[in-house]
Amino acid sequence: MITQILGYPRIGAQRELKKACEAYWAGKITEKELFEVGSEVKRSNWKVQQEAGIDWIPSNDFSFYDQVLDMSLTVGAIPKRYQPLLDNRVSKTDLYFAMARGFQQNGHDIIAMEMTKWFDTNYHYIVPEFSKDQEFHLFSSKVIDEYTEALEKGIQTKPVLIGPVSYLLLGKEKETGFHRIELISRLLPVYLNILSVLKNIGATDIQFDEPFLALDLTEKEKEAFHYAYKKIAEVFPEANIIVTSYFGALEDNLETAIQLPVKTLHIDLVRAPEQLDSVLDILPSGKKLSLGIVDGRNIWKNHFDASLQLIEKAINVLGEDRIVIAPSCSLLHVPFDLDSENDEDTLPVTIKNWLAFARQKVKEVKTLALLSDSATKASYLPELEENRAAIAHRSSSSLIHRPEVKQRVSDSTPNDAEREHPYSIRRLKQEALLNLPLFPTTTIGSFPQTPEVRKLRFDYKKQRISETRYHTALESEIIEAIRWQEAIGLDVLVHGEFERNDMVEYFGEQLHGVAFTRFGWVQSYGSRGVKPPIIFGDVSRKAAMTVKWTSYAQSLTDKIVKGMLTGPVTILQWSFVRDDQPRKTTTEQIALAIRDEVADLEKAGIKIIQIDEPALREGLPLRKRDWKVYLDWAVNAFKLSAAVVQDETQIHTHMCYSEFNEIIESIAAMDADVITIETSRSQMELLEVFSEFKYPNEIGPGVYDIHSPRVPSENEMETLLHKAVNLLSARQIWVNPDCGLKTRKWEETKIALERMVNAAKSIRKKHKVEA
Ligand SMILES: Nc1nc2c(c(=O)[nH]1)N[C@@H](CNc1ccc(C(=O)N[C@@H](CCC(=O)N[C@@H](CCC(=O)N[C@@H](CCC(=O)O)C(=O)O)C(=O)O)C(=O)O)cc1)CN2
Ligand code: MET
Ligand SMILES: [Zn+2]
Repeated sequence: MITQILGYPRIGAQRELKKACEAYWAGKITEKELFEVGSEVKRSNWKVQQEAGIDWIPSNDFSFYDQVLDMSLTVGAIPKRYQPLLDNRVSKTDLYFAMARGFQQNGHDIIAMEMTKWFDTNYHYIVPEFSKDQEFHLFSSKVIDEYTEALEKGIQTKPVLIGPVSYLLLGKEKETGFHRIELISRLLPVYLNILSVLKNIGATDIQFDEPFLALDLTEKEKEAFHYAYKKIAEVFPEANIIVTSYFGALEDNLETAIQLPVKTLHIDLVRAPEQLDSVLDILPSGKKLSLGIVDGRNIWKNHFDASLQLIEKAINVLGEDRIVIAPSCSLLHVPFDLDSENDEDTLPVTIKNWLAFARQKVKEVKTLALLSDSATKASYLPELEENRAAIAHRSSSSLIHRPEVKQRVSDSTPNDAEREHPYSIRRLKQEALLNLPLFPTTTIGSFPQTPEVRKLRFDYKKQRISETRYHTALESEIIEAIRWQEAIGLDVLVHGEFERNDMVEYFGEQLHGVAFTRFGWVQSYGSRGVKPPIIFGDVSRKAAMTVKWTSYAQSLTDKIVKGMLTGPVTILQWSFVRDDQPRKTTTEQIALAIRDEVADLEKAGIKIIQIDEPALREGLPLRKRDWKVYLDWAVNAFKLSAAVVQDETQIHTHMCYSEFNEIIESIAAMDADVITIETSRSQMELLEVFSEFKYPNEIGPGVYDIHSPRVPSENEMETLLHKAVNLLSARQIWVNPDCGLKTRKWEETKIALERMVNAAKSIRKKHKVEA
């Protein structure tokens, strides 16, 4: 039985790639040294897969920043604003990083390409930009080089490319008058060119990722699929072209997918096991089917018996030769290696025994293949027994269940999710209590995470400094932050989140039913990573999580300090979630834990509480018809976490990285008194929908983009505020950045926020009359 891996994590077991990239950007290492680190990561990944006995091992799944950006360079889709860099002959590497991160050097000021979420994951890709007269040509030979690199190490690999249709659909039109899918006939020659080179140098298996096959497609897009793969088959008819779909079912695209003239089709049987029957019914003879059966999006051990049943069903119809065993998608979304976790205090052995990371998943794929093969099955029965024991142990473990939590969820009533009075009444009470000016200024929560602050946390975790010393040091950070916010005249202050490693992990560490890791890093974007908590059981709060720091900050000032929490949907979405109960139930449990924290903050005298939900939009199901069900429970979970407060307490929420147009009704239904949102990159375009919808509550449209070190002028921010005033009423508007400032430096932050406060002051003057 054949086995394959669709993609392997590339950050390195000890995040070597992050360290190397950041050192290269800081000018501390050369390009050659950077490439050496890359080569070592690739070599070690290939070796893991080769040693496990995987047949189709991927190449070109490695990337220094992002695989979609790699494709843009491959096909020469380089936006015109980078032309000066080409003219100045900067290296391809520097051009590549400039496209990802912007380029402010040697008199250039070129902004980065946009970044957005990769489907419903917490991975962000660089959005390709297309113009109407877009031309493509083979610009970077990375895919060819990586294939050769592996071959030189004695490993025959399967080059991976983002398929031509998905590549276009991932991008964005930068002018009107065309749809990007119309570019297919111009794009395709580059793909064909690559194929003929790969053919000449001996590649036989080539993977094209087409995740859009699991999304709603128009007729035109379906036609593009037929057109592209017909041409591809013509150029290289002998090749084993593998088209992959993942993150959902093919459904109405099933016909399109199975008719493509390619040798192998990959389907996701983790998200959509029910599609196996319909695929088996109509798969044309001679085609192989790759069964995505090991979860590439979660970290639970595979349930071998359940998988073997599906595999057997497929064998009965197709025979062993036409079946490929695989993970559901690339392993990019799971951490490297569970074997690195050997600290009982972080991840207890009991729970570790329920898990599989990338390296373990590779082995699972191979073991499943061996167990489904009549020739080898008998020798692998001990592995099957071991798996059965682990699965049984998890499902019967007392660690998972907390009856009082289940009881509380089932006892909660719709009324618990409603504030005492509607916004129109709350608003008056809040105005009287808070006494804020028109256009109040605030920030989104975090202040720069300096190397010193990170080291402080690190030293404390390693028990190199005492708790007292750690707390005193954090207190002095808070004092400084409060004094500085007062000095520049911000209206609503924050404590700065210095105690938090991450907005989700920090809460995960303090909840029952959640485990965490030491090295479980997953790439979020570029060199940035997260260590998603592992929600394994019923969730509840152990003790107050944020009250100490928030109250301390409040005790230092007469201004209002805003409490800062992460919302239930975001905690769910950015964690590895248990698969033994509906996500809705898990979210309700988290919501009740956050509700307790909200209640405690209010009790401690905190008058404004922000509950961040940046992942609400990302949690949307990929198919539109499933949206409503999700939005109903997601919005309800947020409300359940918030609605415990009295009318006078102002609830804020914050969202970023999202298009809100299609979910404006749900945003309104969250009924937060104030929402702060990312808008500056779209020049307030986003507010139009709030305006059309006549959104009644208050809004803080971000007036500057925190993702770039660039500091906007006071004028720019004031102009954006004028746009906002034209769309909304002045009394609704707050003034704030797009998102938290943790990735910025203090020097940028200070100037930017001073200018922001000044912009608010000048717009206040102009609106005095109206007020
Ligand atoms: N979970 C999550 N998802 C999110 C976001 C987010 O904030 N959180 N924001 C959006 C964008 N995504 C982002 C993801 C990560 C980071 C980020 O800054 N990540 C940091 C790590 C943050 C962290 O957990 N830091 C820890 C651990 C730091 C660390 O590396 N420690 C070293 C030692 C450091 C030392 O010696 O000083 C080690 O453990 O080896 C801490 O500060 O405490 C990074 O990759 O550099 C930013 C945005 C969307 N998704
Ligand atoms: N309160 C958080 C912060 O300021 C919100 C971030 S949203 C990704 O960092
Ligand atoms: Zn944000």
